[in-house]
Amino acid sequence: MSSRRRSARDRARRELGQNFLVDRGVVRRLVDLLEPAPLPVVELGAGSGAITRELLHSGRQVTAVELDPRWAQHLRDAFPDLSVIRCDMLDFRFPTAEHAVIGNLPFGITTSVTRRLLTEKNWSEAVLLVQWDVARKRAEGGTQLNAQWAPWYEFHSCGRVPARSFRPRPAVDGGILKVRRRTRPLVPLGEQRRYQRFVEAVFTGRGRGLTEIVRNITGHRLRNLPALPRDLPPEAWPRLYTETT
Ligand SMILES: C[S@@+](CC[C@H](N)C(=O)[O-])C[C@H]1O[C@@H](n2cnc3c(N)ncnc32)[C@H](O)[C@@H]1O
Repeated sequence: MSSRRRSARDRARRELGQNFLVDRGVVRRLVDLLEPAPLPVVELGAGSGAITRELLHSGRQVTAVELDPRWAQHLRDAFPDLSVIRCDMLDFRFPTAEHAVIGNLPFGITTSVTRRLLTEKNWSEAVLLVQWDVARKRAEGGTQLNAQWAPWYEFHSCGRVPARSFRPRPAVDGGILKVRRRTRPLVPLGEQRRYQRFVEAVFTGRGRGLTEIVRNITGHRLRNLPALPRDLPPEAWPRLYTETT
């Protein structure tokens, strides 16, 4: 390969977070985390097709989303029956029928992709390979984002993926994050905006600790609240909202 082509490829690798999975055990773990129900699957950032191949072997109907034209063409050539959409996953129009989502995400855009996914209505579960710190933080709760989405989603960390499982090797380990849509929302969908504004107001509100913030915002004096907003478990936020609004 000429040095010019090599440097274009290196630049794409960096800019598009192209850290490909080379550990088949991790690939199988990701696919096994999807429910066995044969829902169609959208794979975000299919790249060289390591996960795609396993998904197709398991008999699933797959739509592969890939921005890099070279890898999109590679996917079309390698899997003639695969539906390949070459576009930015942040602009992808998700199917209107129920589906699952999977992806070894480019680490640089995991937060934007997660935020985008959470606003989509038709997927029931998402298995995402992200930075280990992100997977851990999402699963532990304690952030405004977790609290704002807790009525509709559950977040689970499904283990760490060592940096040696990727080529090229990223600077940090990966982690598997599974997000499941709740079948019974803890707050009606019609109140989503109001609920999320309430959570934001509490996280950014004035006061010495959660009890005082809640009193300042709602007028309610609640006992037994933890010290700070970040200490309130995700599932307790809908209760706090219901009790005070
Ligand atoms: C971490 S790699 C994963 C590749 C493959 N799925 C695997 O596990 O080996 C991320 C993939 O997402 C693609 N990608 C990066 N940014 C993207 C974007 N905004 N939209 C769609 N695909 C993107 C990259 O080209 C790359 O193929």
